[in-house]
Amino acid sequence: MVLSTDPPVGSSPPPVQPTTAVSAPGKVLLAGGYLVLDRGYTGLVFGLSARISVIAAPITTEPGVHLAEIVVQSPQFIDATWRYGFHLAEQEGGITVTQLHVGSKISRNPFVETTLTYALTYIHHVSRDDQTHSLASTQLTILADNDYYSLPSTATRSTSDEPAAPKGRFARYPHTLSEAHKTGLGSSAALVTSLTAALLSHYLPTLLFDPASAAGEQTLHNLAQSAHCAAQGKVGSGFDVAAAVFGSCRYRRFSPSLLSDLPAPGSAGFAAALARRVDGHKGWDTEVRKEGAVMPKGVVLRMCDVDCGSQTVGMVKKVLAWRAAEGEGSKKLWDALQERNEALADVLGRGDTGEIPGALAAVRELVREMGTASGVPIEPESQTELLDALGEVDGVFGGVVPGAGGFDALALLMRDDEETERRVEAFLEDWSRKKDARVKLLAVKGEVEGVRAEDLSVYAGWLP
Ligand SMILES: Nc1ncnc2c1ncn2[C@@H]1O[C@H](COP(=O)(O)OP(=O)(O)OP(=O)(O)O)[C@@H](O)[C@H]1O
Ligand SMILES: C[C@@](O)(CCOP(=O)(O)O)CC(=O)O
Repeated sequence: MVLSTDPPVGSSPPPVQPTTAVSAPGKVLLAGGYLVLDRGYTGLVFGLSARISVIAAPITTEPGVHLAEIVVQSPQFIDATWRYGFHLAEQEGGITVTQLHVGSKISRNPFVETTLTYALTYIHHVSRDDQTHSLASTQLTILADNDYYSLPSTATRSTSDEPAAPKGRFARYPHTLSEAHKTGLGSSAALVTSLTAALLSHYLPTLLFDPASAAGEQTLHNLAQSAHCAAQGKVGSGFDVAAAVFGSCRYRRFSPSLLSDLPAPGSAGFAAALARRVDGHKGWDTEVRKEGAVMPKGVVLRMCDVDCGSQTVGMVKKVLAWRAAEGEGSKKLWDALQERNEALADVLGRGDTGEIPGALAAVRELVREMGTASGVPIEPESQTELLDALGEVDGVFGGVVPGAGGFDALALLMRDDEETERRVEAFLEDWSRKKDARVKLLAVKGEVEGVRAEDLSVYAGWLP
C-alpha cells in the first residue's frame, strides 16, 4: 500500500463507507446493427443474464495514517490488480488519477482508469459543499459472470498455493485479462456501468444519488456513457451502456454533439462541464422504450459461441463509408430494414410465436443485402449456413448474427424447455465434428433487468 501524509481529497477525515455491491448486464443487439449509430433509426437490444459485478469496500487504515488510493482488482485473472493515487486538479479540472506500481509491474486498464476519473470528478463536484464529505480510499473488486470469455478447454487454475476455482458463477482464468477470449457480450459497457454505479452508491448520500429513482438511473446512464465514450476514444451508439443501465429496450441514441465539446479531464473547467452535462437530463435525447423488448412466454433468447470473434471497428468504418457514398440506395435499404426490425419487435411484443421465424428471416435477408452492398461480411456464409441449419431444429424459431455481425456469438430464439436445449446441444456437437469447428450453446439467457444492487453473500469466497 502507498502511505501518504497528505490528507485525502476533501476537508475532514472521510467517513467509513459501507461495503456495497452492484451488477450490470451484458447485451445483445438483436436488430438494428449499424442503423442504431444514426439517430434516425433504432436498435432492439436485450440485456443478458451474464453480469459484471463491482463490490466497493473501504480500505481500513491505522488511525493517523492517511491513504489516498483506489485499488481495483479482477481476481478471476492473473496479474489483474490496478492501483491509483488521486488528487484534485487546479482550476476545476476534476480528480486526476495516477496509476501506481503493483510490485515491479504496471499494466494499464483504460476502461477502469477513465471511469475512475469521470466518476470521482462528478462525485467530488456534486458533494463539494458538504463539509463532512471527502473521498476515502476504496477497494473495488470486479467479478464477471462466466460466458463473457471462453474458458480454454484445459483450464481451471489450481496449484498448491492457489485456491481451487470456486464452482459456479465466476470462473478463474489461467491467463491475464488481455489474453482473454471475449465472446462479444459487451464486457466494457457492463464494467463501466457497474463501476460507475458502485462508486456513486458508495460515496454519495441518497439525497445526491438514489440508484432506485428514475433521476438516479438517468445520472448513471449519462455519466457511464460519457466515461465509456472517452475510454473507447470514440462516440459509438451507446446501446451497450443503455442496456447495462436500463436492461432490454428499443434504443434511440443520443446526439453525438452532446459529448463532443467536453474539456479534457484535468483541464480547466472539466469538473463543472461534466456535471452540467451529466445532470442536464433534458439535454439528453436518448430514447429508451420497453415495448417489444421482451421474449414471448415460453421463448428464450440464447447465444451460440462460434469461438472466433470479429474486428468490429473495420466493419463499422466500411459500412458507414458505403452509407455515405451510396446516399439514396443505402437510405432506402436502411429504411426498409428499420421497418422489418420494428416488425420483429412488434411480433415479440404481441407474443406471436408463430410469426417469429418469418420476422427473423425478413431481417436477415436485408442484413445480407447490406453486407453484399457494402462489401462487409455482416452475415458471413458460414454463419448463414449454421443459422439456416439451426432453424430446422425442432423448437428453434431462428436466429441472427447480432450487433455488427461477423463471427461474434449468434443469437437464437428458441423454446424455453430442456428438450429443445438438449436437441440444440446435440446438433451443435455434431456440427462441430462435421465442420471441424468449436460451436457451443452458452449458458447465458436474455434478461430484461438492467443495473441492480446485489447482496454481498453472492460473492462469498471472492472478497478480500
Ligand atoms: N473482468 C474485467 N475486469 C477488468 N476490466 C475488464 C473486465 N472485462 C472487460 N474489462 C475492460 O474492458 C476491455 C474490453 O473492452 P472491449 O470494448 O474491447 O470489449 P467488449 O466490450 O467485451 O466488446 P464487445 O462490445 O464486442 O462485446 C478490457 O480491455 C478491459 O479494459
Ligand atoms: C455496429 C454497431 O451498431 C453495433 C456493434 O455491436 P456489437 O459490439 O457487435 O454487439 C456499433 C454501435 O452501435 O456502436
